[in-house]
Order: sequence, then C-alpha cells, then structure tokens
Amino acid sequence: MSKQKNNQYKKSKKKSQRHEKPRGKQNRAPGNRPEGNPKGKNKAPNNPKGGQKTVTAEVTCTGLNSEGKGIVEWKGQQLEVAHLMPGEKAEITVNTKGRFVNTKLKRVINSSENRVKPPCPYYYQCGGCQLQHMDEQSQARFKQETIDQLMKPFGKPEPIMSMDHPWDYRNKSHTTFGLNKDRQIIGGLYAQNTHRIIPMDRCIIHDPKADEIVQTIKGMMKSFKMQPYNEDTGRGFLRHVLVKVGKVTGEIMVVLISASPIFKGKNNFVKALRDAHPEISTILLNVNSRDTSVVLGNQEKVLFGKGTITDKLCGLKFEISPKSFYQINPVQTEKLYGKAIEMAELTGKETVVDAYCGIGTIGLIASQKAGKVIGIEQNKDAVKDAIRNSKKNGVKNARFYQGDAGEFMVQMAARGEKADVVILDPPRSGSDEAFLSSVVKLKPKRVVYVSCNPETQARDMKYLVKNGYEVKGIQPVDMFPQTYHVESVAKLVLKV
Ligand SMILES: C[S@@+](CC[C@H](N)C(=O)[O-])C[C@H]1O[C@@H](n2cnc3c(N)ncnc32)[C@H](O)[C@@H]1O
Repeated sequence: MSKQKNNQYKKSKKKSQRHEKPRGKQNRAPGNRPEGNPKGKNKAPNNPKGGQKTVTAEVTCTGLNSEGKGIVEWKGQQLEVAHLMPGEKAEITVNTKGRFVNTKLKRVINSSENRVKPPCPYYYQCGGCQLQHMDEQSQARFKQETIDQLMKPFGKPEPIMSMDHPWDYRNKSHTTFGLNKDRQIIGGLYAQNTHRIIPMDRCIIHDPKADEIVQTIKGMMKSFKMQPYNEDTGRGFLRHVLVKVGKVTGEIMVVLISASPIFKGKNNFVKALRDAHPEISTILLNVNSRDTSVVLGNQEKVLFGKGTITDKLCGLKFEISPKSFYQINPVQTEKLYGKAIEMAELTGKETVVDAYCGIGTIGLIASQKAGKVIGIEQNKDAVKDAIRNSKKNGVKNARFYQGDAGEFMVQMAARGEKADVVILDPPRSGSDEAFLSSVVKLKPKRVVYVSCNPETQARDMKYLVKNGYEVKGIQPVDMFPQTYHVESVAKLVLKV
C-alpha cells in the first residue's frame, strides 16, 4: 500500500473514533440532521482576498452532487444549489465571502415534473432531510445513480430496495431545548450547521409517538419550572431529550440529558411523565456538564424501568442501551440483514467474524446458520448488550469482544486463527488498513461489507480487490428515505 493510502487509512481511523460520539453539531448521523460537510460549500477561487458580495443569477441545473444538491454553471464555475433538480431553470442568490460561495434557491422558473411539495413545513430551514422536494422515483434514481457511479469499478449494483412507507421510520430521535426571544421554552432540531434551534412539534421521519412524548416533556418543563440549558451562559438544566422506540415491541426509552446531576422534583416529574405516557418502558437521566456538541455525557442514572428497551429484528430479541448503536430504520434493516446473510452463504459450519458488531444483531442472526460467530465492537455498552442478547436468544455459538476491530483482526491474523466469512459494518468513515490487511492475511472465503457510506465502502473494496478478492454482488438499500444517505451491502469472494 502506498504511503498516501496509509495516511488515508490513519485519518479514517481517527474519524471512526469520533463517529460513535452521540450526535451534535459536528457529528450527525444519516436521516436526522445534516452533517457539516464542507462539500456543501462552493469555492470561489476568483475572490481570494475576501469581502462579501451577494448577487442574483439565473441558472440551469445540469445534475446532482452526491448530497442531492443541484449542480449549475455560473461565470465559468460549477456551483451547488440545494433543492434544485436536474433540468430546472431557477433564480438563485450567490453570496461570495472570502474563498467560499454560498448559494440559495430563490425561485424555480421551470419546474421538473418530478418536483413535489415537501410535506414537512420545516424542510427548507432544517436541512435534516435533503430530498423531500423530489418524488419517490427521483429519490430512488438519485441514490441508484450515486451507487452505480461509486461502484462502477466493481460491476453493476442491483436495483435499490426502497421503502413502502418512507415516513415515520426513525426509531431514535433527539430534541434540543432552549428559550426563544420571548423567553418561551422551545424544543426542536438544530438548523443546518448551526446551534440555532428550529422549534418543531413534529418531524415526519421520526416515530410519531416519540414526538408526542417530547411535546409532553416540553409542556411539563413549564409547569415544573425546569429551565432549558443555555450553552452561552452555562445556566439551566435540560439540554436534550433522546427517545428510542422498539418499533416491533412498542417499548420506549426516554433519556433526559441534563447539565447537572441535581434534578429537583425528579420523582414528581417522572410520575407525571409516566401518567401522561404509560407506554414509556424506561426513563433515564444522563448528565452532560461538558461544553460540547456531543449529546450524551458519561453519567447515567435509571429513574424508572430497567434502563434498556428490547426490540425484535429478524425473529430475534435485542436489548438496547442508551449509548449503543441500533439501526434507525428497522423495516429496511430486515431487508439489509436478509441480503447480508444471503451473501454470506452460510452452511452451518463456518466461523464468522461480525466486525463493528454493535449490539450483536448481524452476528446473532448469522449464528443460526453458522458454526460459530466472533463479534468485535468498540463501545462497551454495546458489547454488554450483545452478550446479553446472545443469552436472551439462547445462542450458544457466539462470543463478543470489546476493542478496536482493526487491532482485534491483527491479533487474530498473528495467532493464525481461521475465519471463513467476515461480515463488517463499520461507521461512516469506513474500515482501516489494520483491519483490511488482516482480512487479506486471514483469507476468509467471503467478505460481506455493510456500509452507510458507499464512498468509504468503495475505497475499502478497492483495497480488497487489489489483494485477492472479487466483487460478486452489490445491493443498495434505502435506509434513510428523504435524505441523500444510502446504505449498501457488497459480497466479495476470495479468488482461487
Ligand atoms: C454502523 S454501526 C454497525 C453496528 C451493527 N453492525 C448493526 O448493524 O447494528 C458501527 C459500529 O461500529 C462500532 N465501532 C466504531 N469504530 C469501531 C472500531 N474502531 N472498532 C470496533 N467497533 C467500532 C460503533 O460503536 C458501532 O456500533
């Protein structure tokens, strides 16, 4: 591997460590809030000295970038304009500041026949969804073209698996609280790339029950004289509310994230919340006193229930802790996992590595058709969940370990251990050189690569292809409808 590549993988690893921090301004996951992605900013090479200038321009959209933004030509430059569709003619504002150009859609002059009215009233302010102005076919086409382009070196991907009802799907939401200029309590999501709260009572990709509970909490804050936390002054109590919903079981977890462990009127608050929502299974207090955009802190206290919820996926039960990763769209997850297991071609004898295994979902599902499963995951809480889940489902042939997947694989390779199938599902930053080079040493017959970022997936697949593997199938799955994000699972087979 070249030095340059080496560095690329080193960088990836750092990012992967950051990735698992709960979401904040700097660290947002697909389908909820936008990522502060520099790709969204256009560069203005003709204005190196700075100064700010805003002009109006008439442009025609020639295509979409990887974030679903329209691409236009303006004064010899290629610019990106959010909410613009291919073929559309539009009036935009172009704001040049220093080396960067910001664009804004003012008016669509010739509208695409695939343009629809975004059903969410906050769509243009929020930025958490990027494709609501496109009909379902156009969203699917955009995602298909994105994945086809990225995977071109490896063959033609299958048609994307879309979602029948692409709304209400998120089983996890977090809401931030603050005061508006009239000092009224507001709750909502941050506007794109800011810490400005957009007050909203409903996000139409969230589970509706989760939003209902958040509205109740907002109302209760007033009656309990509970102040929202103010990032600037450091005063106030409640920072965020995280809600996780078991879509199949109906179990609900509410995590109140506060700036201080001193929760006045705690028992009455919990009682009032449970009275209003008897469907809540567990309530926790998470204390985050740090000046940070990371949502969850390290201190956690169960106020009611057992502190976890259980959901069902692919016929198995999974217990989930507040900080553990669990796929946010379980309907599409069943399709994704089904495809991953099919690609693993298990016969009952194989040793399977489930790398970046979270709470053990893929590994435990695979264990039913494998000889044994070895799961590796960095997040301690998730590993505890995975071990518990193994017992809960009566699985006897799976073991889960806590640690860095790359280091674990290096050790496996050094000990000369055997793996027939490696399934990996890394964070958005992808895997790293330590992991991939150990896969090459271990020589599993099949590698099944699940990814929520096909860009890093394609990078890592290139490495595996260079080192003895060939790609035998790629399946995109729409796990995050209304957003530009796309999930993909690929099968790689060791060349003989
Ligand atoms: C996309 S999630 C996949 C989890 C699981 N496979 C699933 O489908 O629910 C990625 C997981 O990788 C874990 N992770 C991140 N970096 C890691 C690393 N360097 N080594 C091991 N696990 C890591 C995260 O904590 C997270 O649980």
